[in-house]
Amino acid sequence: MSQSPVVRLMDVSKRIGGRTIIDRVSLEVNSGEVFGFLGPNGSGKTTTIRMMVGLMALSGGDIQIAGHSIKTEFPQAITQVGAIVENPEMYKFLTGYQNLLHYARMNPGVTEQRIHEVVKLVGLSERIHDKVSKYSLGMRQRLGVAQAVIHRPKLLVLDEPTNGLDPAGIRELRDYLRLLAREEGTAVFVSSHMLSEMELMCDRVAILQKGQIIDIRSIRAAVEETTHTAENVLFEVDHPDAALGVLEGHSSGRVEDGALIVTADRSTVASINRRLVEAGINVYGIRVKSKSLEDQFLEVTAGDTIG
Ligand SMILES: Nc1ncnc2c1ncn2[C@@H]1O[C@H](COP(=O)(O)OP(=O)(O)OP(=O)(O)O)[C@@H](O)[C@H]1O
Repeated sequence: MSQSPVVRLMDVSKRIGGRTIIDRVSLEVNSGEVFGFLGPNGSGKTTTIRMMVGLMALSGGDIQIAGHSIKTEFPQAITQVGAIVENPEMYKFLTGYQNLLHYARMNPGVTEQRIHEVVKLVGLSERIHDKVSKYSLGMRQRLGVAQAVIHRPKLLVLDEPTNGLDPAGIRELRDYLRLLAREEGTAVFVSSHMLSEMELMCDRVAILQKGQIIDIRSIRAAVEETTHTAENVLFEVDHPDAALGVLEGHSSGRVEDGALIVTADRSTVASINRRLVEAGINVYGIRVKSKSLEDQFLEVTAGDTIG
């Protein structure tokens, strides 16, 4: 089934003070897709996003949202966008529900039923009547996303949504963004400078470097396929060196950036986990590292700051 993309960037450029910050960026995101925008700090992610959500004018090219040009049909284009670019504004002394109710009143056509729907989607039902001041960062973000999608935009844009979240928070974010994409057909556009997070969250990623797209590729299918063959698997543990010792003679591994990386297939992952736990090592997370994409990202961004 062919469908037209929800958002289409066509040769988008931005020049500031004679300097080209964004250089002919083209990409498309489809309905129901979680799309990652990956690049080191300063590569131009925020600038691109600011143009997508109408906070900054384009120097060249065009952006279409649901078929409407952001340059010539701004109102039609922008009503199809929900976004969290800076920290979402919330009344901390009100409950999550009261915040959404207040926001809904400013959006004609948003019913109380819709509020309940978005609260459920972001998994905030149990805490929605608590004051926002009692919320964790992850919960505030859920509320921000609920607010951003309350008017059923076709496109949701989030700038570095994983910043400040712990691994559990990142997993939850991934789960509800995927749910939103699946249930409502929203096209979700997420920026990050962390490849490992993008791998878990997205269907496709674009890699940005110095204002140019270097590569766009599918990842989710690749990651899911590789869980059945030997892959690099990352174990988040409290004592990686001790964990490596525990596995000696059983599996080959290494310690990288404070995590244990083991080459293992799906069934061995379970037994490695058991072995670590039995040895008194705390395991906080296990995930497949997609080697080729990681290598490629490091290669193309070599010399840049990666976060
Ligand atoms: N208003 C501006 N005037 C001049 N230069 C700017 C302006 N906004 C951004 N830049 C420059 O454009 C480049 C891209 O910045 P941008 O914030 O888009 O990158 P980023 O990928 O989002 O990085 P980060 O993750 O650090 O925010 C940087 O070199 C930045 O210094």
